[in-house]
Amino acid sequence: MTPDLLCIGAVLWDVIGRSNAYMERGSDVPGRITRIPGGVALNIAMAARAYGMTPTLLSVVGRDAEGDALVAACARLGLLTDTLYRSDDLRTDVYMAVEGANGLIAAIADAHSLEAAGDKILSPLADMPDWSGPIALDGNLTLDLLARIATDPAFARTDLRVAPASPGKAERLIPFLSHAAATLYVNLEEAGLLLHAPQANAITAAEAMRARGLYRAIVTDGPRLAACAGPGGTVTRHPRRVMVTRVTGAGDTFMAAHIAAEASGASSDAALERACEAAATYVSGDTY
Ligand SMILES: Nc1ncnc2c1ncn2[C@@H]1O[C@H](COP(=O)(O)OP(=O)(O)O)[C@@H](O)[C@H]1O
Ligand SMILES: O=c1[nH]cc([C@@H]2O[C@H](COP(=O)(O)O)[C@@H](O)[C@H]2O)c(=O)[nH]1
Repeated sequence: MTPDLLCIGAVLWDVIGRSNAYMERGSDVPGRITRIPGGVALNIAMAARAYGMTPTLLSVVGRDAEGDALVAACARLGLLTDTLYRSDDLRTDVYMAVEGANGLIAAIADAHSLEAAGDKILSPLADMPDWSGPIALDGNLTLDLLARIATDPAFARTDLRVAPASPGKAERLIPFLSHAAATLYVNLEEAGLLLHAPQANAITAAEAMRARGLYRAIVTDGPRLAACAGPGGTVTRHPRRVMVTRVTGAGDTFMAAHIAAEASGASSDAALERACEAAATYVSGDTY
């Protein structure tokens, strides 16, 4: 199968412990522990697949049992995996989170293999020199590699879409702030971190990023107004009011739906609407 979207970044297992109890530091409570495919690049790929795209994954996965199981899970989900770098000596990355009745208590992302693999994960690009389609890039890569991508003319010829991996890694995307061809997807908190100034709302944040020279900035703000500032001006959308059952992954779902909408020819306005609608469905608990 031929891919229509390249997803570059973290492809790992999410190990999530969930309890219905109120939790605080030191809590030891009964609950459920699950293991599901995760990592921002894989989350975007899974959602994009659900919206009709054929994503291929560029990342590192170990040749350990966890890695074999992860690649098999990705293939079952309809994702292309032959562009993954399978490493003999790097173990498969993992993210671990604990969620109580009072929300996310804490999480640790161990993406050290991705960082150690460096630009080896990009080697499949050598076989696609004419790629000009969408690329979803996540901010789990090292600052050094992200900075190189941001100044690489080959990436500037693609439809590059970039998202931070977490607020803690948002500043790794500073090299993209003045990128003349990239679209950046951030939430309001991440916009503030990138701009080194708290932002009042999605419109001012998106326009401030565009004023730095960025081609297009898309800023979300949970249930509040989302904005897209691009060469044709700024469009905004109020997310539909929904009963929220989960928020983890809302931003990744939003981005995947937005890319899929534009790939099918939607206008800027219509793509923003489709992305908000998809994310609302997702946070209300329905799968994609
Ligand atoms: N409580 C909510 N009600 C409706 N839509 C929501 C809600 N939270 C998130 N969304 C949808 O998901 C999008 C991304 O959410 P946001 O929280 O800004 O991103 P992230 O998950 O990256 O922190 C929002 O623009 C909105 O469309
Ligand atoms: O430093 C990172 N944190 C978190 C993620 C991924 O992001 C998702 C959870 O993030 P959030 O709660 O922001 O949706 C998980 O799938 C996790 O694997 C990641 O790739 N890198």
